[in-house]
Amino acid sequence: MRRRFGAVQAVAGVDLELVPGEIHALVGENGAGKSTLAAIAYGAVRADEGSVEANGVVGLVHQHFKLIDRLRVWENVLLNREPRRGWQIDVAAARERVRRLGATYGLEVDPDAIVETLPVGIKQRVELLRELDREPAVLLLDEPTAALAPGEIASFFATVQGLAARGTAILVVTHKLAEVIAYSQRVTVMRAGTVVARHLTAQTSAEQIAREMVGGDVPALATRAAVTPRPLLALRDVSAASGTSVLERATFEVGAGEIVGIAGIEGNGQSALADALAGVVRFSGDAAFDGAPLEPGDTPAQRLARGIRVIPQDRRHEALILDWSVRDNVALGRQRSLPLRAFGDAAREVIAAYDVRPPNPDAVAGALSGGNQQKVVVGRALASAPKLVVAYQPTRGVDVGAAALLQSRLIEARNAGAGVLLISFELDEIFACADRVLVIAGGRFVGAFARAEIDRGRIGALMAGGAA
Ligand SMILES: Nc1ncnc2c1ncn2[C@@H]1O[C@H](COP(=O)(O)OP(=O)(O)OP(=O)(O)O)[C@@H](O)[C@H]1O
Repeated sequence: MRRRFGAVQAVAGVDLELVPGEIHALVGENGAGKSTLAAIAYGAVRADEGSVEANGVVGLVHQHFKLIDRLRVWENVLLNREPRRGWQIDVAAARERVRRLGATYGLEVDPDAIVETLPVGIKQRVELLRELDREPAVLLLDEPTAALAPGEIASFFATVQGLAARGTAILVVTHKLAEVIAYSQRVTVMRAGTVVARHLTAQTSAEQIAREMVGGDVPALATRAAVTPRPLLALRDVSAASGTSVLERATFEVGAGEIVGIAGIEGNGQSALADALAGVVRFSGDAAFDGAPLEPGDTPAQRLARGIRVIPQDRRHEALILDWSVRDNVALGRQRSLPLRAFGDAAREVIAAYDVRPPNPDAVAGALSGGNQQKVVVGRALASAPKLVVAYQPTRGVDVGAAALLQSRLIEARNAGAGVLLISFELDEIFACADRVLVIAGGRFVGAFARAEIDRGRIGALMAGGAA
């Protein structure tokens, strides 16, 4: 199989065989060609050379959901396949079909719910149900757990294992090597459009796969310099709401020269916190930053001007303008202070420091692979000597090597005297980077741990709503 996009040979001669009843993991660096290969197998992208043979329908659950937010669950699941009575859609039969499908696969969802009101984990069930209604013989899952909480991941894979047990051939594209080891039978490793290794999962390890993906050792994290934090950000009884996310009476500080990790399960007030600091929503309560009050009604531009940089959690909707070039996206937010002729150099610096591929400032951001888009977003935030960095899931969808690079850059920003608020759903990321860990649950801060006192068990229990 081969496919080229302009100068980029995304897939360069790949053979892949999926077996009924087996979960096959496809791993590789950002931009290795995994999503392109899945899209070719599904029929959404045409191969330049090669062919696809399948013993039945092929289903694909996309990395970025393809749901129509304003429609109901049953309308999304059955779109274009609605049961009819004469010309009319038989709504009762449609509801019943979706309910039965959910019960069969352990994916219960209210068929009448409007999709945009649903949390991410449930939206993904809807995506999966839509594919399952077509009774696929082959099911392709592109980074299916990137947005799921730890509990949701286990139940998601229980469903997938059930499908495999019924004889479906399954491909999981993922960056989470622990999931590869726990749930797959076979693993294929891609690099730069080609297959570099194939294994029976039982005969390999996460460390070996990581080395094969990166083509060498995974880089070690930057060393933390001994820094005595100076006061930078202080919140006192700060409350805010953003959409369904609610933060209640947060009181904490972030010093210049420290990384404060916020540990919590998605949906526990993190979005309200990030948006309040970004100036996207107002807050109530008291906040001081860099020797002066932080006004609750500041605009994002005013926060930027004071040295606050945000790495938003959703790169496609909140961080990048997808049909603009990498160069213009890197300049975004600095367009008034940076002369037009300096845009190219600023972009080239980010591309070099963050290993953005392809290394082309004129590339359209939307055509970069997900992980490379994320490098641009993090690179932009750290490029202009920030005082405070609000990093919300900074390595979501990023390969192990690139994740280490981005985490190292955050640590270097801290060493250089920036304050970093690291909001992440990945405890390993928080433990690797943070000087202090605060636990958030139900919109409230429920625990605080110095780096030396980090206790995974207690933090996990607090995140789940347990007592300290
Ligand atoms: N529509 C497109 N136009 C131009 N280039 C593209 C297009 N789709 C993919 N590419 C390029 O093809 C290469 C492979 O991309 P692909 O999305 O398949 O990688 P991936 O392995 O899935 O990466 P990630 O893990 O970051 O999602 C990348 O260099 C990407 O920039």
